[in-house]
Amino acid sequence: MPAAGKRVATIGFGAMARSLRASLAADEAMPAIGAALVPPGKVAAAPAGPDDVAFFPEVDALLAWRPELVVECASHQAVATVLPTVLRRGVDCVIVSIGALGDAAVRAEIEESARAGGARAVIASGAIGGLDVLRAAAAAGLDHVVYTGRKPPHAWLGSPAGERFDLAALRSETIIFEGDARAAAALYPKNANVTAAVALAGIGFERTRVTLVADPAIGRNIHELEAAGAFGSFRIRLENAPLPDNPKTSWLAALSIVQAIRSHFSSIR
Ligand SMILES: NC(=O)C1=CN([C@@H]2O[C@H](COP(=O)(O)OP(=O)(O)OC[C@H]3O[C@@H](n4cnc5c(N)ncnc54)[C@H](OP(=O)(O)O)[C@@H]3O)[C@@H](O)[C@H]2O)C=CC1
Ligand SMILES: O=C([O-])CC(=O)C(=O)O
Repeated sequence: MPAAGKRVATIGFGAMARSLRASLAADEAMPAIGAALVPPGKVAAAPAGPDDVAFFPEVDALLAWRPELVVECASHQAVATVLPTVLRRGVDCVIVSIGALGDAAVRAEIEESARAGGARAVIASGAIGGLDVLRAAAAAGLDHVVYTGRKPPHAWLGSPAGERFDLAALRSETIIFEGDARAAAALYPKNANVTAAVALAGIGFERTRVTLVADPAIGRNIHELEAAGAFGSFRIRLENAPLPDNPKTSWLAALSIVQAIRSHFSSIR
């Protein structure tokens, strides 16, 4: 039981953190989520939350709890403003709001903070797969990497697509974005973190082509990834069940954090 008893905290306690907590609680070899950083106004809501999780409104209070690993499952803003402090204090982190790293200044600050604190920031694979292939294949040169993300219209509510389209009225699949991964990750911070994961593993933010689609005919979040290069070519398609509490987020993204935690505390990776 390598990980049981370890002190793990989250930043954010939304749909993904709650799903993560449930998965960890179901496996006695894994640590529990013992603490969470939540927006200051939400600490008052803590009594309604699970009583085995300590809620803190400030990062210093969270760090005083002495986490061995901090899992960010909150927002791009949390990656930019909270994670540097955690890393500089020498605490390893798992990042799931990966799109924040599309901002070169944020990425540089995360790298510098990790170096300064002697800590490590690990990027979760999140809702996508095939990143191991991209990483290996990139060494021999990739000609193209193309990602297409499809979600039901209601999963795009609150995004720029909601301003351009009457999402509830869509009757056929509709392209809501075409461009590169840097723009996709910045414009769709709650829907397109996977494009950043793909860009970082493959040929970067500018060369990764992205199409995002609202599709009323589907009930799952479908991710398609295609790449070709000197290694050959590959194609992958995931049909992800969404979390019941947040249709934007795939359950697989939460499960990928379980895997990241297991790997973090394992002697063999
Ligand atoms: N890599 C991947 O494949 C994926 C990544 N994601 C990322 O994961 C994030 C979490 O997803 P999910 O749990 O479903 O989203 P939710 O919106 O359900 O939960 C996020 C929670 O984090 C809180 N939060 C935001 N910023 C901070 C902060 N600075 N400090 C403390 N709490 C904060 C939010 O509070 P409030 O509501 O008040 O803002 C909210 O309660 C998403 O925002 C997205 O960026 C999501 C899906 C896939
Ligand atoms: O969970 C998903 O299917 C993808 C997602 O929201 C993201 O990449 O931000």
